[in-house]
Amino acid sequence: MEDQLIDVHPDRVLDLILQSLEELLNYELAVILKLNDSSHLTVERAAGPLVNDKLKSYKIDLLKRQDLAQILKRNEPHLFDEDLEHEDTYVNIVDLPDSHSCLVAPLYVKDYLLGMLTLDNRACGVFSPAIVNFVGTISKLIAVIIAQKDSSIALITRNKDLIEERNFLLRPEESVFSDIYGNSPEWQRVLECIRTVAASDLPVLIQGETGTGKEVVARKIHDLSSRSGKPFITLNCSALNAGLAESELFGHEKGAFTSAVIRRKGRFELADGGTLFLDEIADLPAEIQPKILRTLQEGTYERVGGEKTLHCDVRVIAASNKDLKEQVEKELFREDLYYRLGVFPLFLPPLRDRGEDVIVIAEQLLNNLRESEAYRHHYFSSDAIESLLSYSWPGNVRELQNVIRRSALMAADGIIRKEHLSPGGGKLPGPGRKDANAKKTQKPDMPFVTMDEAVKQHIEMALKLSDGKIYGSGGAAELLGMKPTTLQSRMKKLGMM
Ligand SMILES: Nc1ncnc2c1ncn2[C@@H]1O[C@H](COP(=O)(O)OP(=O)(O)OP(=O)(O)O)[C@@H](O)[C@H]1O
Repeated sequence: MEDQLIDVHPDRVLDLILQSLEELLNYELAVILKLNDSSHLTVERAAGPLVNDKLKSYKIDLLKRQDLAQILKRNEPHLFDEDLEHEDTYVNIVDLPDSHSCLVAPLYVKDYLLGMLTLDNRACGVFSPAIVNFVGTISKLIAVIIAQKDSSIALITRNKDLIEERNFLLRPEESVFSDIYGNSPEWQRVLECIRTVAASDLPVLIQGETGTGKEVVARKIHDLSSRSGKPFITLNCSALNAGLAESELFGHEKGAFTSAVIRRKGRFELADGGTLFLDEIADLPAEIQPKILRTLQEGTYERVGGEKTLHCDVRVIAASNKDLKEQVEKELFREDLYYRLGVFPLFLPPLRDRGEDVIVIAEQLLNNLRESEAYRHHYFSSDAIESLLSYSWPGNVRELQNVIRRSALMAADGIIRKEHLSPGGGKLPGPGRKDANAKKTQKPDMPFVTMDEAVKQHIEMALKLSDGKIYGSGGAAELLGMKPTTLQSRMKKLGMM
């Protein structure tokens, strides 16, 4: 059916029209040319004894053929005067004598120029002025068929895209979400939102505590969207000053600043056609916020040190572990940008509110480790399960991942017990256990330290344990279950750097 529409139907009709014209008008060469952009004509169909192979790939540049461009502007057929010298349409392509019969008709549908019909005969006086009107009528018919062919090709392409999109969205559920674990109703709601928003092109604002899976969810939205074949580019907005943020986002021209020795593309340019994930958006320097707003609204930007306005087609997904609304109320974040980014807000629940998901995820993570021979028969003891359930998981899934990897390593006999869940033995690391008394108000018998002070002390402890190392295995970030960049920005805020 598709082949019939593209290859047979409209082209066949065009060929039939040219055949009938040959009988009526006695041409030796009839060519239908199509306007492909505003200035180039290419051969669509050709008929008659003078047709040759060179014609098939013949292209006319109207900027160089102003004589033809003028004729096409007039929207009426033009019969060349054989006695007047003119440049032939097919010069060096078809062997035609200097004086011959030549008729050109523009192909218009309403005010849109779609192409041109040419009729030639090596003899003079073959086309009488009387047939010019007739050719004018026929050329209207040819133009309509060309327009129909274009729209049926567009329709078929769109149809193919829709079928591919539908098949992609209807992939079996397990394969779509097989790498993000959790069965709780809270998590199922998140998956439902991912499915819904992936089908649109709306900006998404993902909020949730550190390690709840904001980046994984952003990637999933991209993978399930129609942009999945295009890049997914990330930028962590924390620990970036205004200058660096601008250059990272929009790129810079060579020489824009001292270290700009070459031109560099920014994240918006790299993400063109795809998705840009802006992590820790709350930390985006205030000076850059209006620039991002403009790019989101208009799809345009300039490289640092550049004057040319560039265009981009980028879906932005932003994430924050701070309450962005609260940042707006404190005037730390622009309200207009907040509304622009948060068209579709998505809140990720902390692990402690996801019930038995802790166990589902822990089992799944251990199952992944079982692929290696060393862990093939590892399992959790019942006191370990209890411990996992009662802990409050401030570092969420990332912290759980680290705990499982560490405890599997420590459980030499394959049984992961409660004491393996922390490197020091006994309790799980980090603040807070989730037990029945946790909510009871107790009067402190010592002066209470502020939250910032407690966090600072906790980071100091991690730095001590890791010999001051932040990045990599055994580093403070790993111990705390945070990304190193997040830890650094937190330390900066607490005046520790
Ligand atoms: N539901 C989940 N299933 C499996 N793995 C998960 C899930 N959620 C998070 N993870 C894993 O936990 C780790 C942390 O996830 P991610 O980086 O997406 O969190 P985040 O919320 O962006 O963290 P941050 O706020 O620190 O940037 C990653 O290794 C990720 O693969």
